[in-house]
Parts: sequence; structure tokens; C-alpha cells
Amino acid sequence: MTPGRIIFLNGTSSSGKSSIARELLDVLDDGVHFHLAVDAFNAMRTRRDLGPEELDASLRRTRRGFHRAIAAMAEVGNDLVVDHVLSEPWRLRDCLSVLRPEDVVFVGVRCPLDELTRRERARGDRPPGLAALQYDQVHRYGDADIDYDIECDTGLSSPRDCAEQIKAFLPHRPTPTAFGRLRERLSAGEPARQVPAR
Ligand SMILES: Nc1ncnc2c1ncn2[C@@H]1O[C@H](COP(=O)(O)OP(=O)(O)OP(=O)(O)O)[C@@H](O)[C@H]1O
Repeated sequence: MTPGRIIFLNGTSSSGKSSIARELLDVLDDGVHFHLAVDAFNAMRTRRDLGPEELDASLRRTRRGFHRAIAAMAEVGNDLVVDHVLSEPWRLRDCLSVLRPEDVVFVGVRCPLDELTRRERARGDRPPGLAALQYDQVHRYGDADIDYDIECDTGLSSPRDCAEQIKAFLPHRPTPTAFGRLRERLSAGEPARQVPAR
């Protein structure tokens, strides 16, 4: 059985990941796609108030479970669009350890901070300052910027345009993929992006 393709969107809250994912499901006409969002997994959790330690442990298990659910869906041939916030280094490490690098198209979803703050205020359903808190973390691993297959700037492009850009990129996926390159660099203790020679 051929494993499914995983278009993996990483960006801060309000960067436009879910909007792009919805458009991707509309524009991708090669097969059946599923949108897997970490928010949807969080929404499945018991509503009871948890203490800080219990909440931390539960959030970590939710995310580890989410990563393995992605792997399981793809393993049996489902094509996926994943929407995630890699704001802690272990989340990327865990994804690199459970997903097949050759199946992953790694997409950096970027947006300028002032626009993120404007959107966050306008939508009103996210804690104020959340995007700003994640801004310096999601596209970094250690001291380096994360190396993606493709990046979108939602400050410049609509969700539909970003989806079309990703679709146009798919036939040109490099080998090794960004996940393949990251896996090798991180296992060798190197930075997340190749440092240009001086
Ligand atoms: N390219 C864009 N241009 C203008 N507004 C956008 C764009 N993309 C998304 N938005 C708006 O920004 C808000 C957040 O978008 P969306 O829910 O897609 O972000 P998200 O990254 O999935 O956020 P979260 O991780 O918090 O769920 C929405 O109100 C959406 O309409």
C-alpha cells in the first residue's frame, strides 16, 4: 500500500493555517484529503479544569498522540493536510521521529507580527498575545531557522493563493525532503538549517 502524502503546515496562532488547509482540501484534486488539526484534538479533551501539572502532562500526551495519529492515517494511504504549532523543540523532534520524511511536505506559514496581532484582536477567540509569544519560536529550532520545503506569507497572499502556491509546488518536491534534511542534521547535532559557507 502506498502511504499518504502529508502537507504539514507550521505557523503561529492566527497565521492562517486552518484557512489554507480548508482551501487546500478544495483545490487538491488528486485523491481524498483529510485536514488534521491539533486544535481538533485539544477540543476532544474532557472539559474539567485541570491543575497546572496535570494540564501540562495531558497537553503533552495530546500532542504526542496527535503526531502518531498523523502517522497512522498516512500509513494506510490517507492524504493529509496537517495544521500544527511547533512552538517547542520536542514537538518537531517527535514529528521527525514518527513521520516518514519522504511523505512530508513541510510548509512554513508566516505572517508579520502586527498583522497577527490585528487578526487575534479581530477574532477574539484566542488569548491576546498568544501569537506574539509563539512568533520567535515556531520557525526556529535551536539557533537556526527551520528549513522548509516551501513557505507562504499570509500577510501578502490570501489563503486561496497560498493553497495554489503549495499545489503548484507539489510536483517539484525535492529529494531529500525538508523533513529528511532536518532529520539528518538534528541526529548529527547540526543546526536546523545549513549555514551558508563564508
Ligand atoms: N491570508 C489571510 N489574509 C487575511 N486574513 C486571514 C488570512 N488567513 C487567515 N486570516 C484570518 O485570520 C484569522 C485566523 O486564521 P486561521 O484560523 O486560519 O489561523 P490559524 O493559524 O489556524 O490559527 P489558530 O492556530 O489559532 O487556530 C481568521 O479570522 C482568518 O479569517
